[in-house]
Amino acid sequence: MRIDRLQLENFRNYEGLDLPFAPEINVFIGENAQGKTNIMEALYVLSMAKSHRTSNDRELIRWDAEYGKIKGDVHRRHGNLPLEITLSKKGKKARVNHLEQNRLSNYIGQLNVVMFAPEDLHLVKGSPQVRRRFIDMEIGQISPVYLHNLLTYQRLLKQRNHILKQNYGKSRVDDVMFDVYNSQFIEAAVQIIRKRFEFMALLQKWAEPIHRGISRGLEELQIRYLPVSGLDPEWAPGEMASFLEQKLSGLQKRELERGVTLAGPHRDELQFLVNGYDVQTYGSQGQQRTTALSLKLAEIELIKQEVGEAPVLLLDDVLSELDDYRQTHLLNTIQGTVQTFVTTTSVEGIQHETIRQAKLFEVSKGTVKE
Ligand SMILES: Nc1ncnc2c1ncn2[C@@H]1O[C@H](COP(=O)(O)OP(=O)(O)OP(=O)(O)O)[C@@H](O)[C@H]1O
Repeated sequence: MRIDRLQLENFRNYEGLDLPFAPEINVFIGENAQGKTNIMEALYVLSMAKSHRTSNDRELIRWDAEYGKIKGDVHRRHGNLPLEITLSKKGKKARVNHLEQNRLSNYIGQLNVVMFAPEDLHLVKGSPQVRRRFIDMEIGQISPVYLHNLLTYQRLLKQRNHILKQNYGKSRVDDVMFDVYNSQFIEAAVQIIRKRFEFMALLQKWAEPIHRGISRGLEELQIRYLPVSGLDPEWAPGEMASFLEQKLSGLQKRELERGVTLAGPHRDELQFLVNGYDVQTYGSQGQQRTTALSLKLAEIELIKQEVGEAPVLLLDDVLSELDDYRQTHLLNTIQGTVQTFVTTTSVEGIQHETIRQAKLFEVSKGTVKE
């Protein structure tokens, strides 16, 4: 798939913008704080209906404007697909083929993007929250059902926590609604955990040979998904549910002391092992970078496989962060097969022929010149 054209209205520092893109590589060059990342963010929002760097949609609307709009002409194998996101103080609207979608989970997945930004280099070393967000965003774009389950889970988690707080100081929860929420919570949790196991196994399948290639055959990458400890991926849904129920019942006293739910997918972890050692603890900076790069390249392959078309790749300020060897590996992999958007302050540090053949855009103070 590819994006042929992007139009922005009152998005971040763009009052108006209309850009035709090349089907292969598009490079945005400019000084700091001119609006390069804002374009990548607009492409990301067009795909995921939310930003990769803020959960507050209002920040996306140009200062002093009432609303902001992103329109994209997306080309998929079966034809053209106009997408549109409108952001306003009242909320956001998403349109596919000019038709408003009543659920965002129906919108997400029309355009698949893989974003690689400097913060992804912290995927290995950063907080568990960063890794959970990674899992959710990536599964979400290929599975609307997962997104739907995730929203249900988050709502039930809030309700469950609310009751725990109301019963603070007691030894058992004294509220009939708690049992209702609790069993729905467990059901949603099991669905999420099962999908995460399935996705991580696929990601591992793609990432392992890619990582071996980037490390010149020296490193073997393993990805481990760690849900509630003791839970076995081979169990049937019913077994997982009884296990979680027991676990939560054992934790209830502590949950009541703290007013929060202490087990479930909101506390899951991901672990990366290189040659059997935890990269987070023992990996060098280079190994952590290679791991992050392998994961991103694996995502491209996984989406190709699951969706049947290559996603669009967004490389925000990240090429110059990679050494020549990793740059070349990345650019060789995508060459001619994946439409790619790159931002950089200068093309000097980028060695590859692919970049030299790209369509170049100069970004300065919220204007873009081809
Ligand atoms: N809602 C908004 N309305 C108007 N301007 C905004 C808004 N949000 C951010 N900006 C402006 O956008 C600019 C930042 O743009 P962006 O993050 O795209 O920078 P960049 O070109 O990627 O720079 P860097 O190379 O430093 O990452 C800043 O000047 C900021 O003031």
